[in-house]
Parts: sequence; C-alpha cells; structure tokens
Amino acid sequence: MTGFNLRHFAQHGKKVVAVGRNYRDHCAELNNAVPTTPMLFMKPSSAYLTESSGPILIPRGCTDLHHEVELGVVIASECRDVSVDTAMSHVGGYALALDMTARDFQEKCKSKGQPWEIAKGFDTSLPVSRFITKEELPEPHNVVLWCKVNGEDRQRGNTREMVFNIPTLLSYISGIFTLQPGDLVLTGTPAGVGPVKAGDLISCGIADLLQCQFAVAQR
Ligand SMILES: O=C([O-])CC(=O)C(=O)O
Ligand SMILES: [Mg+2]
Repeated sequence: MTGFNLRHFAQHGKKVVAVGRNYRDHCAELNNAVPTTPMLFMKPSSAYLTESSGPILIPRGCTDLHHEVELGVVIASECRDVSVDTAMSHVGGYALALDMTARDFQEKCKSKGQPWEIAKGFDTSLPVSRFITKEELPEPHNVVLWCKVNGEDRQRGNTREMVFNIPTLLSYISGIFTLQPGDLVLTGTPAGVGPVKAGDLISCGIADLLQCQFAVAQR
C-alpha cells in the first residue's frame, strides 16, 4: 500500500490487540496450556515507545520485568468479520515489537483472577521498530525473531511455529473488535522470555532484515 508507513501506527488513538500463548515452547516454559482459541488482551496506545524516544521504564514496584519479542501486524484497512482467505489483504505491513511484561504483577493478577493490564500496558511497555513493508517481509510465517540482552542470546524462534497464523488471528479478532487502519496486532512470543534490569540493553531483530535496541531504566 503506497504511502503507508510508521506514522500510521505509532500514534495516539490506535488500538493494540495482543495474542498470548501463541507459541507452544513459550506456553511450556511458563507452565500454561496451549489455547484452543486465540487468547487476546489489549495494550493502550500510550504504551508505545520508539527507538529514539528514550528507555523502557521499569514500573515502580516491579521486580521481574520480562522481554517478549513479537511480530506485530499493522492493519491498513478496516476489518470486521473478515474471512481467513481475505484477511491478509488488510495487512499494511509489520513491525517488530517487545511485549514488555511485569511478570510479578502478572502472576499476582492471575492468582487473584484479575485482568493483566497493569502488567502489560504500563507506559513504555510497547517498544516498536520502524515500520516494515509487506515487500520487505514477503514470508511473515517463516522468519526468525530474536532477542538478546547485553549481547547474550535470550530468544530465537521462527514465526512458522505460531499456533494460530496471521490470517486466522485477524479473522478471529475482527469478529470481536473492528480493526482499523493503524491498529497493531501482536502475534505472541516464542520461548526464552526473561528478566531485565536497569542499565541493561535489549537488542532484538527479525533475522538480518532489521534490528533495534532499547535501554532499560527505572521509572
Ligand atoms: O504473558 C504471556 O505469557 C502471554 C503473552 O503475552 C505471550 O505469550 O506473548
Ligand atoms: Mg506477549
């Protein structure tokens, strides 16, 4: 789609629908069952962080902030009740994203049966790369996502391992939430999630197509 770029998604007012537990090896590492329908949650648009806009900030009181590297799908045109067959025509491009997660907050929420937003939606919890065009990523279901902390390998997974692929996710999500141009869908993280602390440097990438770096600091 010509003229479609980062401006259309990393801006206020666009929603972010995230998919949890979409890689079997990540479900296993956190002792979670593999879902039989996509598991959805939302992140607010205030959570966005771009590479030039400062560090990831550890929320006050959090002692276990985790990185989760994910492929983000940027929506180009309104989708509501789209079929699996037509879903990809609504994709404008992609972005690499980190679904930063306060794991200690999340565990507390889970044990109390409460929603997760404080663990997943805090300010700076959504670092994103530049916008990636569809032409740059012709095979979104066969690319390696990786994440390192201070140069040490943490995550490496191939998007072909997704439990629910992108068209299946978009069809399911658009039956619940109308997806609008600029919305972002996070497709879940592969195994290897782990803690970061103030002073760490997270680097993440898509194979050798793209890489980005985010510093971590205390809020
Ligand atoms: O917090 C979790 O484990 C769920 C999630 O976001 C993911 O699987 O990407
Ligand atoms: Mg995630």
